[in-house]
Amino acid sequence: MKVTFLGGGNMATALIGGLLGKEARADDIAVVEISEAARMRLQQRFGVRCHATPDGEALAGDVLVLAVKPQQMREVCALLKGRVREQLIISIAAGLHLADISGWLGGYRHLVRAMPNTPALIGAGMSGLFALPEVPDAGRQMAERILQAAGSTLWVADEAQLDAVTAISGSGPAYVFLLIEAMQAAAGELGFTSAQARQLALKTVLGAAQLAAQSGDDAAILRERVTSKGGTTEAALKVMEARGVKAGIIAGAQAACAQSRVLGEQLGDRAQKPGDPSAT
Ligand SMILES: NC(=O)C1=CN([C@@H]2O[C@H](COP(=O)(O)OP(=O)(O)OC[C@H]3O[C@@H](n4cnc5c(N)ncnc54)[C@H](O)[C@@H]3O)[C@@H](O)[C@H]2O)C=CC1
Ligand SMILES: O=C(O)[C@@H]1CCC=N1
Repeated sequence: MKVTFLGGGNMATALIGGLLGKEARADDIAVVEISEAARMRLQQRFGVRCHATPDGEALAGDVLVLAVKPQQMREVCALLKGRVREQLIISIAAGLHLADISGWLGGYRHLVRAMPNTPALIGAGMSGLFALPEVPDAGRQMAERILQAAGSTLWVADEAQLDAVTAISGSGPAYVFLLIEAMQAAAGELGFTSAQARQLALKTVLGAAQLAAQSGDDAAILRERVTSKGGTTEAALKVMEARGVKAGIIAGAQAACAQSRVLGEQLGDRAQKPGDPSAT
């Protein structure tokens, strides 16, 4: 399977990392990337072919992955319009509706919207997927293979659910990195060196996530097992509750979901007034 990425930034890098050695070799992957520095980085890191513009060779792949920022998508679709025939196109952009992307591509309908996350780089990603009804089974399977090379997948029946996937697993690694940052900072305050703080925080997060994944019990039960009456964890959780840590995470995820919807509305054609000269 030949895969071309349009945009070779953070998320494309993570997906390429997942694909290599599983579904694809370096010469099966091409990247169209306007930044020379990014092209150099990708060539050196993965040995993939990089193009400055979407020339015919770059677009010859079986699958095109649109991996530019949502604000850059309309421009990239204009470059592809009329030049894609049978390929599967996967957009990984937050918020953007397939109806808009299809319109920008001149009515092209072999479209899948995916929401991956950066742990894809090590094959530990989590992706939500949605396909337009016109996508044949073979296309869905190709999308599944690409995202499964990067980790786990979840197909949703309604495209709008991808805004919620974005809020949980798309942005979610940042919430976990924030937790790691905070635990390292706390360890530093308690007298550990940064190397010790990193080991204590990372191994704890990793171990707790593995235990939660392998145990049949809910996270709440696992949390209770750590929390002895009158003990240290109870003291910590009381302070965290008073500071609204859990409520803050829930409200944050809701804000991420709302922002995904805002991006889709603001950048999509539905937001444009009739007669807007930038409308296509
Ligand atoms: N970073 C993340 O954790 C996730 C990002 N996404 C989505 O992935 C997409 C990309 O995000 P990032 O990789 O974080 O952004 P990024 O800014 O790191 O990468 C975008 C790349 O596209 C390039 N680019 C811009 N215009 C171009 C054009 N006309 N032709 C070719 N290349 C062009 C830029 O030079 C840049 O390297 C976004 O739509 C985002 O919503 C989805 C899931 C997670
Ligand atoms: O922050 C963003 O908009 C992108 C989408 C999910 C993760 N990063």
